[in-house]
Parts: sequence; structure tokens; C-alpha cells
Amino acid sequence: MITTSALQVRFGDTTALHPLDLDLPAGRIYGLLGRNGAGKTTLMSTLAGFRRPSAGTVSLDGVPVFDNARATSRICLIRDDGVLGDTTDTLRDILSMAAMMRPGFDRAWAADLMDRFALPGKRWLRDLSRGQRSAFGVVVGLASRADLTMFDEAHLGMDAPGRQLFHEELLRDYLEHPRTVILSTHLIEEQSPLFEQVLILHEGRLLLREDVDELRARGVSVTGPQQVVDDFVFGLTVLGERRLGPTKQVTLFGALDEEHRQLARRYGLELGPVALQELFIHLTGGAA
Ligand SMILES: Nc1ncnc2c1ncn2[C@@H]1O[C@H](COP(=O)(O)OP(=O)(O)OP(=O)(O)O)[C@@H](O)[C@H]1O
Repeated sequence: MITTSALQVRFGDTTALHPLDLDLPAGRIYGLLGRNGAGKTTLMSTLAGFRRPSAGTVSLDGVPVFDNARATSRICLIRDDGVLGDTTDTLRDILSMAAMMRPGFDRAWAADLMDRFALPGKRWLRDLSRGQRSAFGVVVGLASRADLTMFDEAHLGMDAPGRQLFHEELLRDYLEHPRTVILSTHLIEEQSPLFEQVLILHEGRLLLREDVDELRARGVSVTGPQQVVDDFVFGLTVLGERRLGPTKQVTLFGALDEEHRQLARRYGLELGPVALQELFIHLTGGAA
């Protein structure tokens, strides 16, 4: 269990995180969402013990993480900048260091992932492309098998097959070796199938914490002839709309009551799910 108690982080006049009390039970995959500057990186680096809180505490199973090598050896944060060691270290050197620091590091799996991401161990970190650096971060983060593993937009620059491999390997290994995983991402639709729970940070505060299925149930799409749809959605909260010839699809915020569901059936309107991304945009203030 990772716990924050009145955790606060300030940078001069900027409060990146307002006092935050959070309990994250172990053995789940959390999606950490938020607009640019919401405080995601600040939260993750403080959870990892990289940053001293301005106030409050972070603890892993009751033990404070800051300045505590034992606790931080159980935590792995892969950042979006792909910095994992000195630029003149070879990938093989970095993997050896990671294996020394992390008791659960799986060298055989790391070697297999290096092959599958086509990463040559003898190359220097500085010679990798942006996407290769991210793929290497993914290898380190996965093979570390840390009790608390965090990927902060670790997929930046990775191509679609690489991201798919990352997600498949994460899920497969997580089922065999359950651990706590936090994924911060702006690729909401792509990564949300991995999430069990979603945390949304907004302007340094926790705006929402919900199981992903509950969050999805907050929205519904309505499809049918334009005029019928317009009449049906009158007075409801509309998130967006699309038209295809005479057909219109409207996405709504808020679960439909039984009366509306019956009405939809009577008029032959089709009800369907809403993309998590649309709910996220609405909850965080719209596409201003
Ligand atoms: N070293 C720093 N010095 C001053 N302000 C900082 C520093 N790091 C972050 N901030 C500020 O703290 C706030 C939160 O930043 P943070 O990087 O945590 O956001 P984020 O949610 O990760 O954003 P993004 O999605 O753009 O990566 C922002 O207002 C940012 O400008």
C-alpha cells in the first residue's frame, strides 16, 4: 500500500500539489490522468522518493520513502525523458546496475525484451533514438518487477507495435506477478484497457478517483435520425456530436434514467459507450 498524508509540493510560488491524502492498495493498475501541468510528474517523482515533499509524507507499507534506500529499492519510476543513466553508459551497463539495485530484477526477461524491441546491449544510451530510449525505459521498468512500478509517459516516441508489445508484456507479467503499477498518459483510449482504477489530477488536486467501469458508465452515446436524437437529448448534458448523412450521434454526460432508456427503445435510438477521453475532457473543463 502506498500512502500519502497531507502531501504537498511547492516550487517557489507555484503549488504543484495541494495537500493530498491518498491510499493506493497494492496489486492494481492505476491510470493517472491530468492535463498538462496538472501535477502528475510531481506526484510520481515524490511517490518514488526522488523529491522531498514541501509538507506531508509518502510511505510504502507504512515506511517513509524519502531518503530511505530500502524503500526506494522497491520502487521504480520510468520518466518520460528516458534518462536512466549516464549518456556514455551502454545499455548492458545500465541493465546490470538496475539488476544490482532491484531485488526482483529478471535478467532473462530483460534480455528477451531487448531482443523483441531490437535494442542492442552494446550501444550507448546517448546513441538511441527517442523511441528507442523509451523502449529501453520500458524494458528496465518491466524487468525491475518493483512492488511499485510507475511509467510517466514512458511510451513517448514509441511506435504503435512497440507500444502494443509494452502493453501486452505488462499485462501478461502483471497477472503472474501482481504488483502496483501507475501509468501516467495522455493516450487515454489506448492505455485505458489496462487500468483498473483512474485517478484524475487537476491543477494539483485529485479531481476524481474511480474504477474504470464506473467512470465509463458516466457517459452514453445516442445514435439515430437527427431530429429524433435532438429531441431526445434536449435538457441533457451534451459532450459532443457527430453527423453522418441523416444520422446523428450525440455523447452525453451522466447515466440515463430508466425513463430515458425506455424512450430510446421506443424511438429506435441506439445507446452505446462513450470514449473515456471524452469524459476526461469534459471533467477537466472541456477543450478550451
Ligand atoms: N522544477 C520546477 N520548478 C518550477 N515549477 C515546476 C517544476 N516542476 C514542475 N513545476 C510546475 O508544477 C506544475 C506541475 O507540473 P508537472 O510536471 O507535475 O505536471 P504534469 O501533470 O506532469 O504535466 P505534463 O502532462 O505536461 O507532463 C506545473 O505548473 C509546472 O509548471
